Amino acid sequence: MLTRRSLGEAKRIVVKVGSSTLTHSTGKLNLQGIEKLVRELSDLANQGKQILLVTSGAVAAGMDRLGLKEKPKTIPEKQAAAAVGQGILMHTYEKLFAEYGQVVAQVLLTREDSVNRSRYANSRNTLMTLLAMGVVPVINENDVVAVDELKIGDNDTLSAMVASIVEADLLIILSDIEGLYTANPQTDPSATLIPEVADITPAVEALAGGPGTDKGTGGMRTKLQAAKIAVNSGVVMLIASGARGGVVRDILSGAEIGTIFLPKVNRLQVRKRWLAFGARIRGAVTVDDGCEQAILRGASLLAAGITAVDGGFEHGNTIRILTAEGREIARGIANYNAADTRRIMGAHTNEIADLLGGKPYDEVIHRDNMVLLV
Ligand SMILES: Nc1ncnc2c1ncn2[C@@H]1O[C@H](COP(=O)(O)OP(=O)(O)O)[C@@H](O)[C@H]1O
Ligand SMILES: N[C@@H](CCC(=O)OP(=O)(O)O)C(=O)O
Repeated sequence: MLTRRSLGEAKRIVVKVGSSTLTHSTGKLNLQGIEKLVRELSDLANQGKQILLVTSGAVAAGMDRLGLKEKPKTIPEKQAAAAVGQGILMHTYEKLFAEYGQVVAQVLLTREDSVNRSRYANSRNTLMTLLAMGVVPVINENDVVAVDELKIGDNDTLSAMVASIVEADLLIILSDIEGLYTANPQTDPSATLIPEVADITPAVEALAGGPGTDKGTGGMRTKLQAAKIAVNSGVVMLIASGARGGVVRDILSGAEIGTIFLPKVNRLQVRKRWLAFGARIRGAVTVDDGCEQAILRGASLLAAGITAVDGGFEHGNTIRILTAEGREIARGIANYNAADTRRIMGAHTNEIADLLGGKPYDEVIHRDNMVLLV
């Protein structure tokens, strides 16, 4: 697992930049700041890193273009501002990234894209394909269509969801502040920076206040929500100041800046989550009652308990495990293809070699590659 000193090894990095960093106090875009960030990210992409940028600022840019002095109060006004501003944002990024030889793609997401299984898989596939093509996805919430119940609501959370969807190594949240402080420094000048958070306890959460300006959306509260998603997805998260030149490069060189949140789970657990919600299902096996009980207790799936095989899956595909009544209790990665599973179903493990002329695996699905759905 990555530590502060080994952050340079991070290959897939999500960088989130907030409205407060992207705009001046006048409400206009901070073009120099944006250009510096784009240059830095482009350089990382040139080094072979996969970069995803989650950017706020649509509402702020739209407000400026529409001459609105105050943040819109109604949802349709906010959406109208975002619709105007998103185009401005994208135009700016597209132009700047192109100058540094990078191709960008606009990706607008809503809550549905992370909770609905097929949309989740779809967003993942699109993002992964873009990354494989060397494209920098420039991501924002789809503010224009997202009504309240479909809304993620803040880009801190969105960035953590994206980091989780693409299984990023690192999420960097750039804000107008150096990191998490012992209290909101805007109101408490004695507050000090917390360099590392190993556990997001209620006491840590109590330190976080709301946004410092009316431009920001969630302040530190949503950043801690994001940190929870990240650390539970095996992603290291760092909050740092976007105003600091070369901040991403410095973070990757292990410099002691910002607040780092260390992940709690390893890749294996993350993969299990993936199995549950991300993977494409290629087939199913039905198991007998004894096998069902064993699986529910956390055992691997053995050939002996299988009573039927459905589909034409290959070794390495994700398949469902069904009870005799057809209820799905788990899914996992098959060690044998469908034809071989049919040959060995009902057989004891020590009979597999005779039936197949070899026994590469004891289990049809190892418990490490299985996730229970009940
Ligand atoms: N404990 C805390 N430590 C640091 N900042 C805090 C804390 N509590 C509240 N804040 C506020 O959170 C702000 C950053 O969040 P926000 O305004 O939403 O910016 P962004 O646009 O980057 O998301 C800081 O400027 C600060 O005023
Ligand atoms: N999606 C919105 C930003 C939402 C948001 O979380 O803003 P911020 O707190 O500045 O990161 C926009 O583009 O205006």
